[in-house]
Amino acid sequence: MTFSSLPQDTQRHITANRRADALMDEDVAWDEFSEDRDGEQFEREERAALRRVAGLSTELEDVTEVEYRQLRLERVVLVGVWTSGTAQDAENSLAELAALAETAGAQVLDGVIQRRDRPDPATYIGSGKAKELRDLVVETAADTVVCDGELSPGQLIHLEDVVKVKVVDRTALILDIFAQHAKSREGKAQVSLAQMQYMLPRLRGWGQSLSRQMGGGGSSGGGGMATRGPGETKIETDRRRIREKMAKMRREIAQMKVGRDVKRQERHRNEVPSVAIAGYTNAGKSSLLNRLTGAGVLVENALFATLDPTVRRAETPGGRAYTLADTVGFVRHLPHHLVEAFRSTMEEVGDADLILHVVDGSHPTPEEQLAAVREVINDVGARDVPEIVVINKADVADEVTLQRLMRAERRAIPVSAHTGLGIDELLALIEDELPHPSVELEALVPYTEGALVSRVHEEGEVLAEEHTGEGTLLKARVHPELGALLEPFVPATRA
Ligand SMILES: Nc1nc2c(ncn2[C@@H]2O[C@H](COP(=O)(O)OP(=O)(O)OP(=O)(O)O)[C@@H](O)[C@H]2O)c(=O)[nH]1
Ligand SMILES: [Mg+2]
Repeated sequence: MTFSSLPQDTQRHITANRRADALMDEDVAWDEFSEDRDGEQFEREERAALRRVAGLSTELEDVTEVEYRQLRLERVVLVGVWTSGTAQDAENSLAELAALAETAGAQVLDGVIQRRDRPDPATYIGSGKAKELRDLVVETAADTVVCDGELSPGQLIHLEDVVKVKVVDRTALILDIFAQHAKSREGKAQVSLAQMQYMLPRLRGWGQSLSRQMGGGGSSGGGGMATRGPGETKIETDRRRIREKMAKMRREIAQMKVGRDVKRQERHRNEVPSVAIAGYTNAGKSSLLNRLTGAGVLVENALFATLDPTVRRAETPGGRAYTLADTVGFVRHLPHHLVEAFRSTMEEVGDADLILHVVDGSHPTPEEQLAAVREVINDVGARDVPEIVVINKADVADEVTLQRLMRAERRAIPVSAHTGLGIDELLALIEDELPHPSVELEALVPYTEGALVSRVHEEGEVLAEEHTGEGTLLKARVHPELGALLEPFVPATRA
């Protein structure tokens, strides 16, 4: 089928998609990496497919969830308010919003930016512009407007009154994506909690707009007085139920956290150093994890493909074991309660011995992404963790940008998770930066204790090794626990 033979709507959709794709470079050599598409890929597809099923699933537990789900986006028009920075900044921000909207499963039909000193307190873009936006909504047959910012409940209501379709903001969009992608029980619970927190003050606005839509054509404005009383009561009931549910959820999350802490402490006790991969969404964190460990983590040209922390074992070229954790991507203006909710992943970063801060070298503004991520890293108290800046996608990045980043960053390395460029150097750099075990010793380990020798290789650093008549002569750095096990084999008269 040729492009021009498509229905006009589809054409427009494709054009809009192309615009949105500009943000995320095309996955040109996808086939080469098709081995990366493991079971998880299908799972994701299945999850995506489920979203398309119309009607309400039986897993919905109460009316508040139903209301939230009815916000599912379909055909959207984007609107941004440009208050500072260059026109290019404003466009980048909207392109990112388009990518977010598509990640949430929406078709982006069009996008507009409004230049203002500050957002209009009543309607976000001002009432005149809101009317123009209404025309655009009618013309494109959009069913949702997505605003590039966090709107007050009042702004949402007022803007909805003018454009007469659902209005959602960036925060709601990100929450929606998180809800679709979270997989672990804890991740799901945290997203639900954040959604409810967001929903609570906005419940009334949403309730109103939904009942207006459900009231059928032409009846807007009618029935308001008559339904207000019972409506208020219902909202009060909903609010109470949401608060109760939130309290229950917080308790559950606290319990799950205990389990996770135990696991982490175990890793600490074994003194396996931990490396956390952090970075802006779509920078290539999961691709890097796959490249470094051969782990089959979902890689996708979509924002927030990863929402649950994945921890993998890895080894330095010298054979030392460490853990490598993939983390959720950061995004500018990450809703604050999501930063809170996602502390589980962030804690992984705060606790790490080393952060691999991945940045997309082919992005128009990698410096901004670095800054945005560092803000969050500081937020979770990981300021003092050593950091290696991994400038990814060097295969498609331009040389000038790479040079600029290399000059600006103290410890940076260009790599390509796709081609493997720079990966060996990165592995060596990781080995250098990992903390060294505290006990240095020499031991003569009898051949009957082969398992102990293996542990030294895996958990410590072997400085020298010699096979003698009596056993393996090792010079190594190990953690105290392993040091104690080796104690009997340390020749007493040495040194
Ligand atoms: N050209 C090029 N593309 C890459 C490279 N690394 C990753 N990509 C692409 O960038 C996109 C995002 O990769 P992911 O590994 O999913 O990124 P992520 O940082 O884990 O993203 P989220 O989990 O969504 O935050 C995918 O389309 C990858 O194929 C690279 O070195 N070169
Ligand atoms: Mg990922």
